[in-house]
Amino acid sequence: MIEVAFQSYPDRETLMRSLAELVADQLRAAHATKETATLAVPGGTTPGPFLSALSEADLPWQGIRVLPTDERRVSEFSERSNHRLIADTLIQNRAAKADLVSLHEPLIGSLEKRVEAVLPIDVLVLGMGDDMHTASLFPGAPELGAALAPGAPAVLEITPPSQPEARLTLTAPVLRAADVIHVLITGPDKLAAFEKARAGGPEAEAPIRAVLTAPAPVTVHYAE
Ligand SMILES: O=C1O[C@H](COP(=O)(O)O)[C@@H](O)[C@H](O)[C@H]1O
Repeated sequence: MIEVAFQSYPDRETLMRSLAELVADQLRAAHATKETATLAVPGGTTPGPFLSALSEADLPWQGIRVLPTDERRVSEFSERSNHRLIADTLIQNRAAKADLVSLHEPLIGSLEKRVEAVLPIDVLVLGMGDDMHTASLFPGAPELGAALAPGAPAVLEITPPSQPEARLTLTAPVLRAADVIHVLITGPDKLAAFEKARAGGPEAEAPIRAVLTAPAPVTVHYAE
């Protein structure tokens, strides 16, 4: 059984607001020592209210780089683009001055350089699917083994058979090297998936395990 901190909230609104306050405090501390900070955030259907709440935080946003944990190979204007979600929710209000790093880049070599330039991640927020994928580390993807390997490049293209389009994902070594890690989940299906992942089994079937076993402090934040 993997031991990680688990924080349960009475409702989703409290979860999103509390996590935004916590992440803002951690970014402030990281920026105070380095005059810059990198925040990585997920896309998908869950984090919108968290990202919107964080956009109001009083932070030196002009020194903060925001990196999507993963992206779909779609136009950055597509409703399926994580970049678009992050731009429409987080890169607003006070956070409009932050630098949003785009993963929309056809050439993987150029993308790798772009991502490496903002590493390591100071504060990492991840989502998780009911299938125990995190970022775009999907069970069943032919490239999963390469993305979980200790020597993986920072970012990889991945083609999960379960998904309609190819993905770009930060790889396990980059995620595991973050200074602090939060996993944001809502609803009983994701809670059951988290319990299954922490109970055991190979990372190939439960890629989130690669993050739950990271050396950094990991907290799972949950509301029904
Ligand atoms: O495909 C993705 O899935 C996960 C979880 O998304 P959700 O819609 O179940 O909240 C997300 O963390 C990831 O960034 C996204 O690309």
